[in-house]
Amino acid sequence: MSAVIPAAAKARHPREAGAAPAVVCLCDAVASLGGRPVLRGVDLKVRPGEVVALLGANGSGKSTTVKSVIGAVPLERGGLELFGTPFAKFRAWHRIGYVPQRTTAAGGVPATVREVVSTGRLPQHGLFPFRRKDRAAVDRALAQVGMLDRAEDGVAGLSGGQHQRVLIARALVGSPELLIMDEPMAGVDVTSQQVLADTLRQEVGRGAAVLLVLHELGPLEPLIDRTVVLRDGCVAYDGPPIPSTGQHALPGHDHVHPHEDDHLTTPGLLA
Ligand SMILES: Nc1ncnc2c1ncn2[C@@H]1O[C@H](COP(=O)(O)OP(=O)(O)OP(=O)(O)O)[C@@H](O)[C@H]1O
Repeated sequence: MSAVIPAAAKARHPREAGAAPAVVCLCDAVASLGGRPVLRGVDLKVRPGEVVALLGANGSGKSTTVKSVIGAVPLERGGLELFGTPFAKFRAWHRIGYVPQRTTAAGGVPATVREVVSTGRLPQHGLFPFRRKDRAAVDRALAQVGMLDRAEDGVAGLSGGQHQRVLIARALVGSPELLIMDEPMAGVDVTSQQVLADTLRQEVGRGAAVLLVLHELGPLEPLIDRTVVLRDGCVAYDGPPIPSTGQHALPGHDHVHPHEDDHLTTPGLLA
């Protein structure tokens, strides 16, 4: 059983290109990790209000792509613009919320749920003391993910799904215009999946753009505008969501089979 989002929930369309600059414009991105090429010319665009799912087999470069978007992996070649600003000049990090891929190490942090979520307000208030509106934003984000009643608990005592909700609340607390989530559904139970799906629907409803790393579209499928499939550090597909893509992107499945061929960017990569 999994969370379900009614198709009617998505009563809006991504704004047309040209009305506003893309929130993410990654062009011909090349990056290496540990001396090995990982991204080999990735193009990725996310427009205002658009929900884009980044799919692909294990090791295809999905996490590296989103890390390059937030500047955590430097590009050796290619261009990156965020909200129309070249990366080197971009300072408006409060416009972006990022949920990293889950790690077990994060559970050992000796901090309360509220403290972790509060760090998401840092770009708003900097080194100044927390104001009432900052505290209200933290409460709102915690309520949104159903964790307000756990605010004073230590994160070390949370389950994996609860921990994920806290990381999502931290990303939401600044009301970002772009939400980037790396495998938010991984290892998450049905209840937390439903919370995540509902939360995402609310964020999309208020106009946020979303870039999701996923292994399958699953319950988020009704929200997705476009899928980009990576294979070996290259874009193998960029186009409308393909219902069966999720199965093909599962771990161990090292190739994809889009069933429409009019959006292929590199047809030779597809079996
Ligand atoms: N810190 C690192 N040092 C060296 N190589 C790395 C590092 N991080 C990732 N890689 C390698 O880069 C490649 C792409 O990794 P990445 O995590 O981007 O893939 P992914 O598509 O997100 O995979 P998954 O679905 O398993 O999360 C893999 O071959 C991986 O082994």
